[in-house]
Amino acid sequence: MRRGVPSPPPEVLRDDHRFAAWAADTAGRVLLDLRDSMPSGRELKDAGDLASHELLMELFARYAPEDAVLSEEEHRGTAGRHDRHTARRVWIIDPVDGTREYSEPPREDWAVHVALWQDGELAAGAVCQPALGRTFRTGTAPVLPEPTATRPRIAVSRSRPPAFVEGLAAGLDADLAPMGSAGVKVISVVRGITDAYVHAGGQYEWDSAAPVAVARSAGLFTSRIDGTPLAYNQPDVLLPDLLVCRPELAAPILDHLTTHPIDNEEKSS
Ligand SMILES: Nc1ncnc2c1ncn2[C@@H]1O[C@H](COP(=O)(O)O)[C@@H](OP(=O)(O)O)[C@H]1O
Ligand SMILES: [Mg+2]
Repeated sequence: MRRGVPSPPPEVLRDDHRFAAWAADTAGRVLLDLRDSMPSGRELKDAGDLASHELLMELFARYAPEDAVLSEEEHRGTAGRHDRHTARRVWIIDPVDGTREYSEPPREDWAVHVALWQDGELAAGAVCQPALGRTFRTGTAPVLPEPTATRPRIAVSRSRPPAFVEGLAAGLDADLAPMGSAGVKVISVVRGITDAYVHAGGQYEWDSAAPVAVARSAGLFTSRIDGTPLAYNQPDVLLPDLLVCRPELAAPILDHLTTHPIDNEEKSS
């Protein structure tokens, strides 16, 4: 264990929700320190991904040694200690979500995701937004604010919004709110900054697992864009589209998406 990595208090170790938040916070602090110590750009992006991944892997090896881990970074190379296909408990982590925005200080729209999948379902999750100094987690569910905007606001990717969202916004008389990071977009719905997040065209389980766990605990609607359930720890970790929205918007959004079929070229612009 590297020097300076704190140990969690015993009560955190006994609570998956709190442990998810503690791990995400701990990685978030390392990412903030690194961002203060390096010039922005590609090197920072790579250094951040690696530092956060390695720290999280150390934390899980030490404090959750019986569990498997599925990480964006792990997935690319080295083998995990446990086989996630047979494990009862799998931590699904994204060490930096919104890596592009992380490497562009002082942007705040990047996050650390830590989710726990257990016996077929998301059981806990935390999304830390280090630059905002806030962590959203299951266990003490965030309270969804009352809607304030007269027109619905739909969070979309800042760098690669799916082409069909323009038509969706027109159909719903909604505004688009571009920002980085899948986690930040889901949490923008949780915080009442937006009312929905719609994505298609490509993404992986780690991009949405923790945010979806938090969104569900706050009472938001979550599904694929055809209305089918989101499933995690699947053999193929590609999970290319999702919808997270206030419950009252689920029917109008899904109606629009099913009556305006999206072809593959339209999914990403
Ligand atoms: N078409 C696509 N294919 C694969 N991953 C995608 C994608 N569009 C978005 N993502 C991933 O989803 C996350 C949020 O993207 P965005 O900020 O554009 O909304 C990013 O995760 P990472 O930053 O962890 O790589 C990004 O890589
Ligand atoms: Mg990601």
